[in-house]
Amino acid sequence: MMYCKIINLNCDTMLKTENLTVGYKDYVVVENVNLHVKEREILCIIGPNGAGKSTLLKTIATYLKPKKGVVYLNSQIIHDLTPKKLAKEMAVVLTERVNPGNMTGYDIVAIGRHPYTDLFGRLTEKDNEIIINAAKSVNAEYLLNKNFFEMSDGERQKIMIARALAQEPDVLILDEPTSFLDAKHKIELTLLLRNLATKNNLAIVVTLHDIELALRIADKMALIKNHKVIAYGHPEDVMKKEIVNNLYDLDNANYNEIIGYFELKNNKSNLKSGNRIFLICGAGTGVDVLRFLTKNEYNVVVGILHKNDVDYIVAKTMELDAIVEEPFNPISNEKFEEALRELRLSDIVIYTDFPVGEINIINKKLVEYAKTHNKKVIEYNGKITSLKNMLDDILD
Ligand SMILES: Nc1ncnc2c1ncn2[C@@H]1O[C@H](COP(=O)(O)OP(=O)(O)OP(=O)(O)O)[C@@H](O)[C@H]1O
Repeated sequence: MMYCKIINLNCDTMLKTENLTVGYKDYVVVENVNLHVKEREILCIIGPNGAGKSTLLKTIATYLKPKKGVVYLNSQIIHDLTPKKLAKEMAVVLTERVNPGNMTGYDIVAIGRHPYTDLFGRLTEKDNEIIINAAKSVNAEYLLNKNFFEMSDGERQKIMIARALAQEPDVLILDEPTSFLDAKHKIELTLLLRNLATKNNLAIVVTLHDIELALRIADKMALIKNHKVIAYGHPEDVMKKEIVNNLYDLDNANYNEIIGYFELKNNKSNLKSGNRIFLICGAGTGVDVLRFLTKNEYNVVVGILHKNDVDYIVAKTMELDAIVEEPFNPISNEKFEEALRELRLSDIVIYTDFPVGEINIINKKLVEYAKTHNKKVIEYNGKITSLKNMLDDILD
């Protein structure tokens, strides 16, 4: 406690960087980094390839010396700690594929006990218990007797994390732990990290490329670009459209903070055909169609949607033309007239099986108008394959 006061740290803070500059020889990769992580918190570091995420993690993990600044671990200057003391407080899982030879899952997890064993590396009954518990906590007990080289990438990753947990650290550092994993195992592993932070009181620093998953588990995000942390804080505060678009220099897509992911932009300069398609939808029934039409560069206008409708949120992110009404307001005559004008200019009308209520019933009139005014009308039946076939028939 006294020590915390002397160096002016919040004692909850397990890991802190202060004006940290990282890099190689004369090359500054990221400068002036000020981050802090408390117990039960996950800090996700994201950024484009080559931004310096791994360099930053490797410096925090003491594999590299800082060019400037300090990293504190439990209030101690991390680069001054002995390897043994460091290994008891912080564990690191890097991306590199490891080749440990003829070792079982148990042998690998047992390496995590080295900072605690005697000169001969003998494992006690307590060490054995900790090894098994570490494997259990990542659902990898079944891998303890299996050879490491016979495991899948996901299983190896679990064993490497179990090895880190066997160190009984306060802080866990992981560099791209999901990089070799399929969708299911990515989700499983990120949820596991969330559980480890919450239930094992760990402070976790992790780099992830998958921002959708990062958003779901992070307490804090640090966004790195152009040698700097360009945004840092609660994910909900920092993951805004302009910031994320800028982070990845997006040209053909937009980030949407409500969806927590990207949508392709409707590329008007590269249309598949000049035929204009009017899409009538609502309550999320149009999302698949919007994605299909945008991906295939059709000329689309959508309506009449309420501003709080997920169909509108997606259409807006795609920068599509849309006829829009205020949330919960019945669609006005003015908007109906606007939609009719657009509909007259369209060659094809697609409508989905959207739910109808007082505020959007007028959209049914649009469908009727299209049917009785010589438009090619497609009722979307929930199958993109049939929609595609019908469009191909019309446009051929
Ligand atoms: N050992 C090294 N010596 C010199 N420069 C390096 C070294 N390792 C990485 N770099 C450079 O440092 C910069 C940051 O690399 P780093 O691997 O930290 O980025 P990253 O954000 O983790 O990238 P990625 O998302 O592609 O893994 C890059 O320009 C890279 O070429």
